[in-house]
Amino acid sequence: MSHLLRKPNKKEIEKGVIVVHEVTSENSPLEYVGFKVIDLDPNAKYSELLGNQECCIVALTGKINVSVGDENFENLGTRESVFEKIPTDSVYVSNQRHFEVEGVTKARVALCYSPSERQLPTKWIKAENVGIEHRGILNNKRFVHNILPDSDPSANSLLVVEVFTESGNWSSYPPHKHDRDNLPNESLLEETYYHEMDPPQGFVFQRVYTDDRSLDETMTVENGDVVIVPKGYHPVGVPDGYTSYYLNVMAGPKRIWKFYNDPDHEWILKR
Ligand SMILES: O=C[C@H](O)[C@@H](O)[C@H](O)CC(=O)O
Repeated sequence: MSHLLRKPNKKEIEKGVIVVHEVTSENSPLEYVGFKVIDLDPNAKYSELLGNQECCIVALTGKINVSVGDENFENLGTRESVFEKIPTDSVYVSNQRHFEVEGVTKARVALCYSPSERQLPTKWIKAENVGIEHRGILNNKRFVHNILPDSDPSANSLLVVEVFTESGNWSSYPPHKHDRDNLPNESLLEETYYHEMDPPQGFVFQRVYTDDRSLDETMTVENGDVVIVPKGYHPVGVPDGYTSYYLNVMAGPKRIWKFYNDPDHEWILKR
């Protein structure tokens, strides 16, 4: 199995709190991006004191209460399944802050981390304020919920989006990369993908590769898997009959999303 592919690895860290994924700089090639998925039973609580990291708490499914210091945000979350295809609530938490997430219902929560030195205000990113963006034509159509895009100045380095790709379409396509700190042409952003499939027995193909093919991994990605993208192009293909969801976390030295298309495939955009 590719070293970039992570299958769910459930660990109950206390009653009703299950860590499904944990990607850190210690257990991955990533230096900027960290990522966790946790499942919470009703009334179960997960808490954390952030060091020099910021975190975007995404209510993937179910409802949660979030408290950050003396600020409380209750009944966050808008959907029982990501495939309701509606935006959800998130909370931005800055460095050196303590947060707690409590399950109101059974809930799945994504914790998206990146470096943060300048403490910023805690922010409830309300579902109704999440921008929706339709991209692509022909079999390259997908739509995006911009949870924490680079146009939102609320974070120091963190970028968070979720992407829906329908049956028989491709996304993160034509293949693009953002692995060089070379603005204005390209920015350096590491990335993680948290994937879900509908129906759940489905899979997608994701390739992660570099120009010199020193990295060239093609993965069969299943429901609940995480793919780590330290560098390189990273297209996703969705088989007929299935719908793909993925949550992207990106971060690097500059909080700008400027990607570079693979020249061999850029013609796709000119059809
Ligand atoms: O770099 C960002 C990720 O590849 C996805 O968020 C991608 O941009 C989604 C898409 O537009 O296909």
